[in-house]
Amino acid sequence: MKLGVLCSGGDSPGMNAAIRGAVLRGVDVHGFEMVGFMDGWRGFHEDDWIQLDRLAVRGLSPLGGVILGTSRVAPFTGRRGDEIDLTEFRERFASYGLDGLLLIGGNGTQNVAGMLSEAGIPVIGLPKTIDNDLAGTDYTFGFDTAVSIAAEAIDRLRTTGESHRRCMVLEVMGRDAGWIALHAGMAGGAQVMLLPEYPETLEQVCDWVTSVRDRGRSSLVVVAEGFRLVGVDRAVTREGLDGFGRPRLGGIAEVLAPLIEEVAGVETRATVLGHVQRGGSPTAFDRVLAARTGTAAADAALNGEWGALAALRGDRIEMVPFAEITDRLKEVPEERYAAARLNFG
Ligand SMILES: Nc1ncnc2c1ncn2[C@@H]1O[C@H](COP(=O)(O)OP(=O)(O)OP(=O)(O)O)[C@@H](O)[C@H]1O
Ligand SMILES: O=P(O)(O)OC[C@H]1O[C@](O)(CO)[C@@H](O)[C@@H]1O
Ligand SMILES: [Mg+2]
Repeated sequence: MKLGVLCSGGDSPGMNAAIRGAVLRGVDVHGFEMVGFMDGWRGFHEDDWIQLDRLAVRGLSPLGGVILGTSRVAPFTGRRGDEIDLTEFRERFASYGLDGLLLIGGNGTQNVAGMLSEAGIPVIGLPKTIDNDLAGTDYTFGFDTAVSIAAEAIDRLRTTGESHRRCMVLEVMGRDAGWIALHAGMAGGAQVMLLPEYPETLEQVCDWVTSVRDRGRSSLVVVAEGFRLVGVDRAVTREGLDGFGRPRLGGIAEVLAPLIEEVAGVETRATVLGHVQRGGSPTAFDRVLAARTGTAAADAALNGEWGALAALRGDRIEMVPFAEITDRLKEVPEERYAAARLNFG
């Protein structure tokens, strides 16, 4: 069996460990041939790939980023719902002599995996993303690392914030889901966590900040990049588009900070954590999750279990059909937000 591996979307700590897991099981145990396409679909389109064997994955487990590179280059022209012409795609797939593809990616990538699978191309998905917004799996690898980095940022902002009696606003990533903000906020004891799924009014946010000030403390507000105040219909974006042509999210902390300062009367500073939360070595949890995912994906290929995501369900990696996850975003459930909100302020 010959398998192609590629990564798509933003990078996520643990991608190297996943590739290593898949190769150690696929090549060393099952005797597959495996190749890795460079920079996602770019390498697939341009015949740019490397052989994946034991030597190629040596020492990869603790390494951040991903040796193959990743990108938001499209696999074919058109989006889900359009009439897609896969002639060129099929020709390429055949020219490499592939029996199947392992696609390492988030919700966008797994939507593509579902489309390919519906068209009869053998695909297995490996769920990565710091956003943790992929339906069908309990956690995606990279999320735990991002949360740890954001929680450390909160700890550090808190000491300088307390020294100056300031309100500190930390913006974290997550796109349209508030998982990083919620978990980092809980870990760091933030007084306010603002999530894309649950808009709040400026008055409410300022009430929380003043109640913290009134009991002699300084507020730590963690805000997800996709958060909107009540009545605002679009998240704050930066200039330029991402590789898929979408507006780049970011900047809400810089919008909120002066508003909080003005309305609550508390000196406020904004910090945007940015790509730091995607960089560096994965946590042990992410390394183990990624390695187990890679191993399960190689086993699934051996067993012909195509068209499915190697998902974490409880403590097991299970194959979940793409049809169950396509076009579904895993948002923070209302009860999780409501439980945290009870202690805001
Ligand atoms: N609905 C879609 N139709 C066709 N192609 C898509 C679709 N969604 C995503 N893609 C392709 O898959 C790529 C990866 O998707 P996306 O950029 O959303 O990242 P992701 O896999 O969700 O990972 P992450 O969110 O961690 O960055 C896109 O850049 C685009 O080329
Ligand atoms: O790498 P880029 O294009 O700046 O993308 C940033 C986006 O990617 C993610 O890190 C992962 O989807 C989001 O949290 C963020 O909005
Ligand atoms: Mg995504």
